[in-house]
Amino acid sequence: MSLIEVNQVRKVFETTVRRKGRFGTLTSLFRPEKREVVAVEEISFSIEKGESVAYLGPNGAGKSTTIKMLTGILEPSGGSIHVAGLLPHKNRKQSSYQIGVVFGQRSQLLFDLPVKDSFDLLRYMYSITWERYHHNLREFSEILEVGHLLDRPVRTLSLGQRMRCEILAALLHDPEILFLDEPTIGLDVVAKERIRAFIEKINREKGVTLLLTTHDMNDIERLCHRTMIIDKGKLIYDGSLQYIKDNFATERQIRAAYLDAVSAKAVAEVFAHWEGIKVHTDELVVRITYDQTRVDTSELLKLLLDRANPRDLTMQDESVDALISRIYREGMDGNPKQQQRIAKEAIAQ
Ligand SMILES: Nc1ncnc2c1ncn2[C@@H]1O[C@H](COP(=O)(O)OP(=O)(O)OP(=O)(O)O)[C@@H](O)[C@H]1O
Repeated sequence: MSLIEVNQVRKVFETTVRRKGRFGTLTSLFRPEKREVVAVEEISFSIEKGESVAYLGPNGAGKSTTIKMLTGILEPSGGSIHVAGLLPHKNRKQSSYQIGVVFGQRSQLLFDLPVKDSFDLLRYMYSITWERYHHNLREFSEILEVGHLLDRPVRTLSLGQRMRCEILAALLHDPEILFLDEPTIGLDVVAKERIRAFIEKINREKGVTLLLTTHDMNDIERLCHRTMIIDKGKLIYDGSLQYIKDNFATERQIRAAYLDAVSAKAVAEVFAHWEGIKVHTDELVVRITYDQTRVDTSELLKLLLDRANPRDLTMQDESVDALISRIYREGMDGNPKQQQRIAKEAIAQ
């Protein structure tokens, strides 16, 4: 059995709809109208020990709901979940020993007390031996550089400092699995990088299995070898980010800079009416954006160089950010030519 096994899992929330108007409010009070929200719809996947997996999806796709079910906070409406051989919602206490959880937008630290007090409380809750506790605290606080923060009340910490303490708190009891829900949200570039480096280290050196949700593509590129995409409660992709890049990144941009505006204009005119090509000129710079599946790069370059010699020439493929946003908008059929291959790969992996 895999470390995490999710089989045909659904989660349906029942919400109450408020009717409009004065009478509506009264009627809602006595005869509430119920509506079902399907947050997760029959998803299945398994994760092996030591994997680091990104769980992506647009807002409201069902990521947090999935994590809450995996951690036992929510009970699935259907299907089955096994985490480290346990049913999380039925064996919440037992399974909490195997997992650590970091919610970027919520804290497990006691706000008015010194950081160390929350760690002491966790030691007690998880029955961590003093030896192990001191060892982990020393090791993690050194790498995360939080030693000087331990006596400070949590409410006085910056977001970056607090997140480092949150991650330490989640790992004190040596969990096998770490769930991270937006661990770098709101952090500056340096703080993000510090957290990424630490997460990468515990995955590589301690073999902690990672499942993380994020809207930051740098998190995934740096940390995850596997990407799952959920949309409207359904798993639409399970495979590598590289595969998506190789098969979906159809857009490419050539930026050519010229010594004079006349040359730039002349080059722009060549491509102005080409189908599948967008041209943008900014005085000395021409940006040509095109679909690689429809336009031959070498032909395009030949024409471009024939017209005028650029001072500088760069080529850039669609960024991962732009690519994933496109998949959120258009689904996995954004590139019809590849659609069948992608689906096959997603199923086979
Ligand atoms: N307790 C709840 N009661 C009713 N509906 C809920 C509840 N929790 C989540 N939902 C709904 O379930 C769907 C999935 O929500 P979820 O929070 O899992 O999305 P998400 O992918 O984590 O989004 P985000 O990126 O914005 O955090 C949404 O439509 C949300 O409104």
